[in-house]
Amino acid sequence: MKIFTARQIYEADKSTIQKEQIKSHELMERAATQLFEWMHSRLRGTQVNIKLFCGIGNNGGDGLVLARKLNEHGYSIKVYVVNYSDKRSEDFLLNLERLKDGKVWPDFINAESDLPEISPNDIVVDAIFGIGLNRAPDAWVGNLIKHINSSRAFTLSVDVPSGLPVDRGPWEPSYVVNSSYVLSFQVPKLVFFLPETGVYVNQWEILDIGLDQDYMINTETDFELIGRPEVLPMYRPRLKFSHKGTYGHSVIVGGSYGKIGAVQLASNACLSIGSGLVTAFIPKCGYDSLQTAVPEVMVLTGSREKNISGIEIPFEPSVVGIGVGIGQDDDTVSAFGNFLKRVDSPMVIDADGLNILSQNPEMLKDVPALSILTPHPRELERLMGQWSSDFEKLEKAKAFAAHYNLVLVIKGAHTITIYNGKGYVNTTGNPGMATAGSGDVLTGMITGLVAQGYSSVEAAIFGVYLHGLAGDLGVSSKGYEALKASNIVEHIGNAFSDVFRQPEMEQKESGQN
Ligand SMILES: NC(=O)C1=CN([C@@H]2O[C@H](COP(=O)(O)OP(=O)(O)OC[C@H]3O[C@@H](n4cnc5c(N)ncnc54)[C@H](OP(=O)(O)O)[C@@H]3O)[C@@H](O)[C@H]2O)[C@@H](O)CC1
Ligand SMILES: Nc1ncnc2c1ncn2[C@@H]1O[C@H](COP(=O)(O)OP(=O)(O)O)[C@@H](O)[C@H]1O
Ligand SMILES: [K+]
Repeated sequence: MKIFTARQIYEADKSTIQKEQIKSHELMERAATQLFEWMHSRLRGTQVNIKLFCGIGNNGGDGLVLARKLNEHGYSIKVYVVNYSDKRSEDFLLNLERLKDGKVWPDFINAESDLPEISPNDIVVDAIFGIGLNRAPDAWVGNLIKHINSSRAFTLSVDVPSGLPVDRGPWEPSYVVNSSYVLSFQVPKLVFFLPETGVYVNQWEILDIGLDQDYMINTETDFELIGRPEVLPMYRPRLKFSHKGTYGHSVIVGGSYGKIGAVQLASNACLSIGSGLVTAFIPKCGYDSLQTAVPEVMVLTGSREKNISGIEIPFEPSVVGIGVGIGQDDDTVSAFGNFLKRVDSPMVIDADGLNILSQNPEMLKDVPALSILTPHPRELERLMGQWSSDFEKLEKAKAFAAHYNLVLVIKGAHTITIYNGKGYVNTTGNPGMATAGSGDVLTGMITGLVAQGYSSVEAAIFGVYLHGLAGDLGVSSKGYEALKASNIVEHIGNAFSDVFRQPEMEQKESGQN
């Protein structure tokens, strides 16, 4: 699913109005009707106090239409107009009149002294600012937002949490509504998925308000949300007359004394995702344990006992995944550098492989084109320097990936794969995966997909999706705390099955942070 910028959403809005020959207030009515139906289908007439905080733009207009409909259906409502500017939108004004026609009289909040009481049992509808926010809210509006946040009432945000700009980080982090639930129109917003701004969104759901499909389909976006519909077409079915040679021979290079488990996890994951053959290249100390732990994996050892000091692979692998547990001894660093010079086909580079690149940036030019780098945030910072916001991080990552012609997998709660100027935002995974070795599993999975003929970018996107899904399935039996990286490997098969389960269920896009 495409992730549009605010400017693109306004264009989609305009294009819909032109094509359908409707008035903008009719589109507002359509959007707010969706909001109402969502609430009504859940509340079914329950007498709870609903306090609607409406700004003076179109986000506020949506709130006013919702208020009118809730009132018509007998709900107990109180409307507050947050009067932060005299530049009221036409559709806001129209709907203010319509609300008054229904004998609903809003209170106007003009300053801090007007803050109303909010009980934890109320429902707050947050329609103060939408995607039109373009500067920091005034202090008194910020304090109203803080007041809403401290009420502990269930807070339903219209389109976006108020105070959260959609194309940058907030000016003042405490002036953003902490939404219990965001009902977002038509498309998800990038800020829902970034570590600095995703924290304001507990759950989100997309409401389809019927914006112009032609515009949506034909407009290129910089970011895409990756769910089941996006990965299904990537799947390459296994063929009846295939054999293990069809699915590639992966080599996982890594490990050092005390860190052989990283290679075990990666090579096991590589096999489990379907690589025809898997060989691990490790120092001697890991030979017995690896052969015992995963008998299906072949093992080559270097000449040293405790670390890798030279990488010799006596055959042409389909793909190499390198770096897990490898360490940064001087000999290992030069073995890694020499190896990069000798390999032309894309590799998967992780962990200390990335740290070696950061310490020796001259090696970056030898990384084969279309290689996949899988840094967690600290490794990314070492590779490309610091950033001042998530948006700057993404821009830097795009430039870095383009400069070296690489695929960059920025790991996190919503892992983002960067390639060719675009970002692919993953939707699977959970905090149970914040555990030792889960990144090693991902390295093995992506390597195994490249071995089977997936392109680098598809292997990264699909691998990240399956990895998160395997983690989600693992958590359903283990719980967050007890989930271990090896449980993620155990669930790779189930993750494949899950991708093919009832694709029609994907109609509604929603998520939980
Ligand atoms: N997309 C769609 O298809 C549909 C969208 N709809 C809805 O429209 C919403 C967008 O509405 P919107 O453009 O009127 O902007 P909104 O967020 O209400 O802000 C209002 C105005 O406030 C101003 N302003 C900005 N920052 C400020 C600040 N810090 N302090 C004070 N003032 C500030 C700024 O005006 P300015 O003062 O800069 O001229 C801005 O224009 C969208 O989120 C959705 O809910 C649906 O109705 C129908 C279909
Ligand atoms: N809170 C989270 N939600 C979803 N996925 C997560 C979360 N925390 C970590 N992960 C995933 O777990 C993996 C951790 O990788 P990494 O930090 O390299 O671990 P390790 O070095 O221990 O193998 C990444 O794929 C990341 O996306
Ligand atoms: K809002």
